[in-house]
Amino acid sequence: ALMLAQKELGDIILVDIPSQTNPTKGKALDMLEAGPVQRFNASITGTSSYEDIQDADLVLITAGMPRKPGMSRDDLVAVNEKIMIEVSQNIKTYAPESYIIVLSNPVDAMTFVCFKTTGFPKNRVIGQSGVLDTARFNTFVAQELGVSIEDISGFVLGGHGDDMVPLVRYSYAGGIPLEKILPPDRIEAIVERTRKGGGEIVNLLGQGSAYYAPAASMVEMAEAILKDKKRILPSIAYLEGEYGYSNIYLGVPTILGGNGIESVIEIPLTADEKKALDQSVKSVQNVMSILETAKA
Ligand SMILES: NC(=O)c1ccc[n+]([C@@H]2O[C@H](COP(=O)([O-])OP(=O)(O)OC[C@H]3O[C@@H](n4cnc5c(N)ncnc54)[C@H](O)[C@@H]3O)[C@@H](O)[C@H]2O)c1
Ligand SMILES: O=C(O)C[C@H](O)C(=O)O
Repeated sequence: ALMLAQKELGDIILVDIPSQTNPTKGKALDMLEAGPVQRFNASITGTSSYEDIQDADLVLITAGMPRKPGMSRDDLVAVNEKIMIEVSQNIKTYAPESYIIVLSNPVDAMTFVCFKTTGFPKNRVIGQSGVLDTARFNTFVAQELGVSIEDISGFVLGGHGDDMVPLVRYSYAGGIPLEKILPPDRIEAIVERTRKGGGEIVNLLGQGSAYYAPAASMVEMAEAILKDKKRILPSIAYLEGEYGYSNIYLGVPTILGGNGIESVIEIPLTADEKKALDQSVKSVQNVMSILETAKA
């Protein structure tokens, strides 16, 4: 929320479940009071009443349990599906024309739950994983090469799990294919670290999960939509035949603009890349098979 306000992307309403004290209102007020110092103009309010989101343009869903060290994101499916259904029903009631970006884990499955529960068109229900996973990949490549992150452009495809598919063949440093400037063993180490990047932070924190980089990733997607930027960004999108998959939400390159996901970009994959993507799809489908929403 603070990052959104700093960029003056709109007026912001934080919604959380009620509690005896008022931490949501407190956080909102604290952020608002940073405005005069940092010179941003944005209204920021906290509430536990969904009526207050009436006719919101964009809703970012971060409600739900984070994992603890030793857990997989998929272990959160049952508890977070219930939360996602409740949140989605309220969005459907109070902000029926909104665009939605889902963050809650396991995010591919939770985006599917939100899509089914709201009944919104697929271009308006979007999940976040690839911007974050790519940011992690880019961080590690820049560190390895000792160069600016500004010149690194990685590419991550697939589900937001440990078998996500960082596509080395489509990754560059200053326009130079990564494979030309890093030895295979260093690239493999970066791919592995990216796949486990969420878990690395969960273990370091001991409680809760990554925070700043996921927020920055949501804000980049929000900005693309609100300003109709037509960015090429990875999103979790509903697939209907693209890449050979259907009835699934999966991380793929998309064009994000004023109409949400305006299109899914299909790129050619080698047999090995497709095999890796198939594996990632299988993992997402395994989680989806547990969903009450998928059974209904
Ligand atoms: N997709 C990603 O890349 C990514 C990145 C980071 C975190 N996450 C996920 O986002 C979720 C939130 O993570 P966090 O670190 O902010 O957790 P957190 O515990 O700090 O915050 C979760 C919030 O959800 C609220 N909540 C619980 N039940 C609710 C309900 N029924 N309605 C509305 N709000 C409710 C809680 O009160 C709490 O404020 C987790 O599932 C986490 O795994 C995903
Ligand atoms: O790893 C997690 O549990 C949180 C999030 O999905 C992340 O990648 O940081």
